[in-house]
Formats: sequence, structure tokens, C-alpha cells
Amino acid sequence: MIRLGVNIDHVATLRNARGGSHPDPVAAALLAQKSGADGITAHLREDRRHIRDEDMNRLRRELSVPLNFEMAATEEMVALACALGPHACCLVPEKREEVTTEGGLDVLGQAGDLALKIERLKAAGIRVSLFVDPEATQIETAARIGADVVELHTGAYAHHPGDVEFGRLCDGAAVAVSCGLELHAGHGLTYDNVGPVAGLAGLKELNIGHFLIGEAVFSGLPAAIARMRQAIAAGALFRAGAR
Ligand SMILES: CC(=O)[C@@H](O)[C@H](O)COP(=O)(O)O
Ligand SMILES: NCC(=O)COP(=O)(O)O
Repeated sequence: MIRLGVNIDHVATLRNARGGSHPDPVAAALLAQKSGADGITAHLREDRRHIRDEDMNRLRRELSVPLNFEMAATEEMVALACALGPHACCLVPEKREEVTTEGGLDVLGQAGDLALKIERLKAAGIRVSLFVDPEATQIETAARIGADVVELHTGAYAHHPGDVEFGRLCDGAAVAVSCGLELHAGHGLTYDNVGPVAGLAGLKELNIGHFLIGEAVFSGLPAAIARMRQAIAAGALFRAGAR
């Protein structure tokens, strides 16, 4: 079964809008856990625009499902992650001026530095995922430098959900599996576009946040999670039948 990781960043965005403590992203994570989320993803950005350090500390203490700590591959974040000890870290590119994550990590261009950071994180007992575009050289390099997981950036597919971008995801998925990497995917996924992604051969986990939190405004988080899980299951079943 494909695991659903719920990203709670944008509960924190709403909380921070007024500088208070409501809605509490940790309470949202606990509700997501109770509603069937297989894991929680939270992105501690360098600018702390949404998730903050104390949120991460509380998530680590209070969750019983795995915590996926999304972070830039910086010395500050590696030190924080090693001290916190989440189940996994997902290394993502960050630019302060970006609205959201724009592309995948340049694994090839940063291979040496990333290899050392991966080694430190794994020595702390943390599984390491790299957030990458579905490009063979990036995925192959991720395997070569010791990553456990690659998470394919589905943003381009989400913006252009046609055969070209989906074909890139299929090719990237095949490379990841052939390299022995665990295959995850995420970014910009919705009820309507998640199905084909859920059918990617070898997919183990989807991380979904912004759309789910938006839907929760209308239908509540439990119902949004339940509907997303149905969309994922339908997609996986369809693709399995098509193979
Ligand atoms: C890497 C990715 O696509 C998301 O998990 C990331 O958290 C997006 O950043 P924001 O949540 O700040 O939009
Ligand atoms: N890594 C992707 C993620 O955690 C959620 O991305 P999004 O659904 O908020 O775009």
C-alpha cells in the first residue's frame, strides 16, 4: 500500500498570519495521524516562514507516525536534524525569494557536500531522501552518494498534467527503482492529478500538503485525507490493471 505523508506547513502559514498560536500545526498533525496519515512531513525553512523550530520539537515528541523533516542541505539544518532525530530527512533546495519549492536538488552539482551530509544524517539513524526532478543523472547520483530515498518533484506534472511530464515521472521512477532507491513523490498533488502518480511502478510514498490543507478549510482534515486516500487507491488500482 502506498503511504500518505501529510505536509502540515500551511497550517503554520495560517497560524503565523496573525502571530498567534491557532491553528496549531502540531494539533493538525495529530489529527492527520488519527485520520490515517502514514507520516507527517514538515519543512523547517531557513526563513521560518511557516514551520518553526518549536513545532519540529513538539512533532518529534508527540507523533507516533514517522516524521519527515524537510530541510535545506545546510550546516544549520543538518545539526538541528541530528539533534532532533526524526525518522527521515528530505533534502530540498531553498531560495528565500521563492513562493514554494521550484525545482529539485542539484545532486550532481553538490555531490561531494551532499555525500558528507548524508553520511552524518545516516550516522544519526536518520533515513535520507533527496527531492529531485525526474532526471536520470540526478537520481543515479543520489544513489551513488548514499541516499536511501528519492522523492520525485511532481510540480511540473501538476502544472502540465499531460503525457510529456507524466512520461518523465515514469522514466524517473524506473531509474530510481533500478538504482535500489525507495521511490517517493510529491508537490502540487490534488485529488484530480494524484491518480496516475499513485500508479508509478515501485512508488512507496506520496507527500501531499498544500492542497489537502486547502481542502480541509471546506471539508475538514479527516474528510480531505479520506478522499485523498481514495484517489490514491483508485489510481494505484487502475495502473496495476493497465500493466
Ligand atoms: C519540497 C516540497 O515540494 C514541499 O514539501 C515543500 O515543503 C514546499 O515548500 P512550502 O511548503 O514552503 O510551499
Ligand atoms: N514534498 C512535497 C510535500 O511535502 C508537499 O508538497 P505540496 O503538496 O504542499 O505541494
